[in-house]
Amino acid sequence: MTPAARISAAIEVLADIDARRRPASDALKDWGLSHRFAGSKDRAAIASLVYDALRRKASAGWIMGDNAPRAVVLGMLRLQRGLNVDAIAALCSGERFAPEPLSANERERLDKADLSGAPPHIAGDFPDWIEPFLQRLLGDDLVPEMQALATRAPLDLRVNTLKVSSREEAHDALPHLGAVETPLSPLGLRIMPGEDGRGPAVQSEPEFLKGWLEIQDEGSQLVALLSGAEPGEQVVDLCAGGGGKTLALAAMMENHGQIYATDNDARRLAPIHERLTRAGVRNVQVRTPRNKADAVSDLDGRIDCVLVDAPCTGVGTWRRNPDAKWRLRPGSLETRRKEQATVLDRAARLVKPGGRIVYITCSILPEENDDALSSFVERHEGFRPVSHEELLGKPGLGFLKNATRRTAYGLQLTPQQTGTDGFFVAVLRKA
Ligand SMILES: C[S@@+](CC[C@H](N)C(=O)[O-])C[C@H]1O[C@@H](n2cnc3c(N)ncnc32)[C@H](O)[C@@H]1O
Repeated sequence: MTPAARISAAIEVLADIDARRRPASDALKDWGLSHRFAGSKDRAAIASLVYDALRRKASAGWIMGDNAPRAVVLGMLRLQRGLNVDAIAALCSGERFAPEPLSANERERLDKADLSGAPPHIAGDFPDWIEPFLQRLLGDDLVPEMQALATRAPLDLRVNTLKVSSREEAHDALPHLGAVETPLSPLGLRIMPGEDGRGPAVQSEPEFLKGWLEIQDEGSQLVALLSGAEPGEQVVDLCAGGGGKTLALAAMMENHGQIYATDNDARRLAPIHERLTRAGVRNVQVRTPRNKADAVSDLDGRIDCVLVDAPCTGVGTWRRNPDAKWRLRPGSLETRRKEQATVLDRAARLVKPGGRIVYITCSILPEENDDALSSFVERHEGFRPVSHEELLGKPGLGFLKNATRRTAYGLQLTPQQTGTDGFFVAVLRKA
């Protein structure tokens, strides 16, 4: 397919997403099935155009004075891809499979690409109802932070120290990937996406198949490190899902001690088995829930560290999942808050005296972070937040003190400040 034909296809997919209010991944899959002539490179390029358009949906619509899919794609080519009006006009030739030629109004608007006077939710590309929540955390940084959350995320890898002795060794074994060391996580390697938004097929690399590497955002690596998990501890990963944090903690514990990994959704937990094997993890017991029975009831009062990687709105991952921001509704925030209270209350019973809960979200909304914890400590008097100094006092993590935002209960990572997904972490110790 020509670049112009791919743009026409992206416009078609966005129209389908709008008309049928469906997830972008479903619309892209259907498009691929009904256009079998399109090869894998075409489909990846179209997906990248669609996701870039979703990243900049509000600002692209604003500069074009129109929120229709064509206008959003044209505006995105200008704002996100940096094409000038002549380059966009050359793509919109009106020839076979290419979009219709630009109108005089479109040319003029693309030429100006004027975002001055745009309100924060337009300049920062997020739903307007969420502004007061974001404002509470971000204040004057609201627009730059949200603009950073509207960019493409890099592909981050965590080097698995159970399989490879150092980050350098993994880096040197894969020179063709063009990876660089992540600036904050001592275990991270970073690959920037190509022009078309695609990255290399890391999962096919022999080193990946041997378990040397895991795909994990640098922010996720850092919050795992901030848990302070140590060899010999008894740990419960209460919301283990596919096991991203479980694997990171197992490596920190050097396979010594015990991690019990569970989740209330057995389907989400299923991939963990294969991942544990590949990563050479030997200290994890997977507790799959059966018939709604509590899978860790025998562990109450015995645990040093309960990891609560809580269900959340995922606002912090909008760089990777821009579709989600336009689908988020106030009701889902309320639902997530109730789930957070439920998992925190369950965690409290597991912790032994002197033990701790490590609370993590991939959200930047205080309602899911500090607010969830202040209600929790009201309900559970014996728990107190660990100070920022203690949290950052872990060997090798002191440099984070200038990179992260301090909140009343913990630390907030954000794309502009830490160059990571938005993550929150706090540790609550039981007296
Ligand atoms: C953020 S995801 C976990 C991601 C995972 N820890 C990782 O690093 O790959 C949150 C998980 O919480 C689980 N969850 C939601 N409510 C729960 C509950 N009451 N008890 C246990 N798990 C729950 C969800 O099924 C989901 O897998």
